[in-house]
Amino acid sequence: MPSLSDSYRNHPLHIHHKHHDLYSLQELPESYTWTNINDNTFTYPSSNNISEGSSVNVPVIDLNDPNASTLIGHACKTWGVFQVVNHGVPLSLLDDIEWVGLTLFSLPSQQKLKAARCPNGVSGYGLARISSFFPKLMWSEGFTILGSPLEHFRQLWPHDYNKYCDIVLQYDETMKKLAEKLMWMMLDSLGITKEDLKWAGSKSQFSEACAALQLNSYPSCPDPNRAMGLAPHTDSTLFTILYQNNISGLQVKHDGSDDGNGWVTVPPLSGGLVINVGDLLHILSNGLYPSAFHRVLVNRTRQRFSAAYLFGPPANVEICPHAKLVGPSRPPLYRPVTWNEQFSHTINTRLQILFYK
Ligand SMILES: C=C1C[C@]23C[C@@]1(O)CC[C@H]2[C@@]12CCC[C@@](C)(C(=O)O1)[C@H]2[C@@H]3C(=O)O
Ligand SMILES: O=C(O)CCC(=O)C(=O)O
Ligand SMILES: [Fe+2]
Repeated sequence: MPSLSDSYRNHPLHIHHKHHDLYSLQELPESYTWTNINDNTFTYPSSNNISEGSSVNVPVIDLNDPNASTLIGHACKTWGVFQVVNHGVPLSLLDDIEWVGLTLFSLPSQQKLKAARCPNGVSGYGLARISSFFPKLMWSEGFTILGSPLEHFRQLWPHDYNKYCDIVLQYDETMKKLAEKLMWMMLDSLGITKEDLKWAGSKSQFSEACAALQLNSYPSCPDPNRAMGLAPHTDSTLFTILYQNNISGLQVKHDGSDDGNGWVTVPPLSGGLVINVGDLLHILSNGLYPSAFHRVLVNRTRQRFSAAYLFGPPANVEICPHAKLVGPSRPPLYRPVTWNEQFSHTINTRLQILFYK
């Protein structure tokens, strides 16, 4: 059965550039300068974590609310993104994963490069996978974990890799449980039941589901108005569960935004987790739940950190508009696609899902 890793073997990422230590640069190199950033398609979050003053806010949903499923459905339909509180993930675990990430990214470059992702691999240290679709580099570094982080962590911390591995494994396990709960709430809000979704498995526990953990670091930047932390994109997932530290920077495109350019900041919420609808849920819902088009901006003084749990179906299962959401007045808008295919698509092709359907 082909896996996510097999897919990358077929779609290697070749980016030839000099590795820069972003933490020591005093000036923005040309290769990181996004020239048209100052037109009115961009705004910048303040470095002090204050909300951007938009009158439209990303919904915040209490998972203990008896109406949570309906509220989630509404948020998915109107935003494609929402935050959850009372999600049951211990705050200490969020602190722990942040500690792993910050410790990892603060290692010397040479050490980090020992765990570099290979061109046809998924796991390891390096640039975001989407980098190859953009002419300029992003002001961030990432570490992707698919399966066990053991081999890479052994390279990074030869003597005490175990304590870092344990935290990652516990984080994965906890996120998987939350993902399963959210998945059923989202499907419930679409009128889809456990019996309606074959690939979820006989116990409907998503035992075959795939997930990757992406740790992201956005160092403080000498010229934030001309840099891009993570370029606008959608996630290829069913959905993503994102922990962000208390530094703002994440923005989502939203029609109702009143800042003149369509971007709304997703403000860090103590103990909150951000849920982004991904392309596969967009397809499965036959366009009812749009995937969140998002980006990350950076700031001059503070390092930002995030951990994205990217949740999807088994990599080679075909996802198509669900039969219950298709009818004479609502034809299927998308052809069947596997997760493997979807994340191999170029950003422009992915955007067709959003804008050119
Ligand atoms: C499972 C995956 C989704 C992802 C590609 C990956 O293999 C692991 C990294 C993920 C990530 C995180 C940052 C943004 C993103 C677009 C990227 O470049 O790498 C996503 C990918 C995705 O959603 O397709
Ligand atoms: O850092 C963030 O807030 C967003 C990260 C992200 O979009 C991703 O990892 O896919
Ligand atoms: Fe993303």
